[in-house]
Amino acid sequence: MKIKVRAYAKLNLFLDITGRLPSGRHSLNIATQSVDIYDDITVSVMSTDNYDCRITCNNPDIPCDEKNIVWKAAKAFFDATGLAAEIAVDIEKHVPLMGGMGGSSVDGAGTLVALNELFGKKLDAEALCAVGDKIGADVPICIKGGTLYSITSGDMIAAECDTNCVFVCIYPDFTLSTAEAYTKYDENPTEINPHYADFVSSIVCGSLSEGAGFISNVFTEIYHDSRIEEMKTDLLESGAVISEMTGSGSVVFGVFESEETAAYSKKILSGKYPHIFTTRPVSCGVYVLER
Ligand SMILES: C[C@@](CO)(OP(=O)(O)O)[C@H](O)COP(=O)(O)OP(=O)(O)OC[C@H]1O[C@@H](n2ccc(N)nc2=O)[C@H](O)[C@@H]1O
Ligand SMILES: Nc1ncnc2c1ncn2[C@@H]1O[C@H](COP(=O)(O)OP(=O)(O)O)[C@@H](O)[C@H]1O
Repeated sequence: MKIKVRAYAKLNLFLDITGRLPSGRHSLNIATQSVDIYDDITVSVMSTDNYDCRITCNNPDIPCDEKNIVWKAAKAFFDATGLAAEIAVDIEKHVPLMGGMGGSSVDGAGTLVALNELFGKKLDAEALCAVGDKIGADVPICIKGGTLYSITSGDMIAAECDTNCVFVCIYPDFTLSTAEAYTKYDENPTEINPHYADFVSSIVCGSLSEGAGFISNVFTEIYHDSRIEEMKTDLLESGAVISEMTGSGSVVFGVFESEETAAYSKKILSGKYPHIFTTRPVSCGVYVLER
């Protein structure tokens, strides 16, 4: 048995911390958009005796042992279903690492969807997301995909909005840690951003471009990092409607109204930023390419 899935990266369009949950995680006002940067994940079942997971990846910087989120996702899937199998997983990686685009979460999401397909959809969508949540907060977001916003913490709702924009992303030559970002917030908490409801009502009744004016990220405020501010300014000066960092960084994106304005921005900024790319919204998180 073998399956190949494509798992899409995400951008955070709105990110604010509202408190602390009993689990220790922070409660968030969060909205995300899947975009057409992806990893392709091929899962092969070698036997159905004992659990084992062999991982290969085209990026040598990624650990291929128990530290890989694929290993954790597969273990969590088999624990939840009571099944066991020896599997081989190949990751064809394109999503930037430690960029705030779900660089590892996409592979966790892809592995869970792939295994669930291979084993006859043992888990329904909600149960699969619950397994994903155990291995990482962003995994359910990457499973569901599309345009999502939270109503209560951890509960993501799909917004059926018009995704009428193009993003230009700058992946700088430094990365930022998610755990450190939340620790920095704890050391210096910020006020709750009052515009989350405005953002959500703009996208739910309309389009991404209508919500663009409210796009924001609490970590930008927390970091006060001149390198982030410079990228945001460069994107604005090259024609972005708005610019912001995604997640805990370090990727910064600009929202553009057309392919032409995005291409122009990418062209004029590519001398300064070698890792710059355009990306577009997509309406799903993971889909089956081959089986
Ligand atoms: C900040 C966000 C925004 O989408 O994304 P990234 O920048 O990582 O992409 C997420 O909240 C990150 O999600 P994810 O990267 O899956 O987090 P996890 O692996 O579960 O946890 C990484 C670290 O962040 C902390 N964490 C995570 C989520 C949350 N709501 N509160 C937290 O305090 C965890 O306690 C852990 O120390
Ligand atoms: N399958 C995987 N792909 C990428 N990174 C992985 C994977 N499994 C574990 N990691 C580890 O996760 C970290 C990258 O996290 P990532 O999700 O890209 O960051 P962010 O949350 O900022 O998007 C790295 O330390 C990397 O070693």
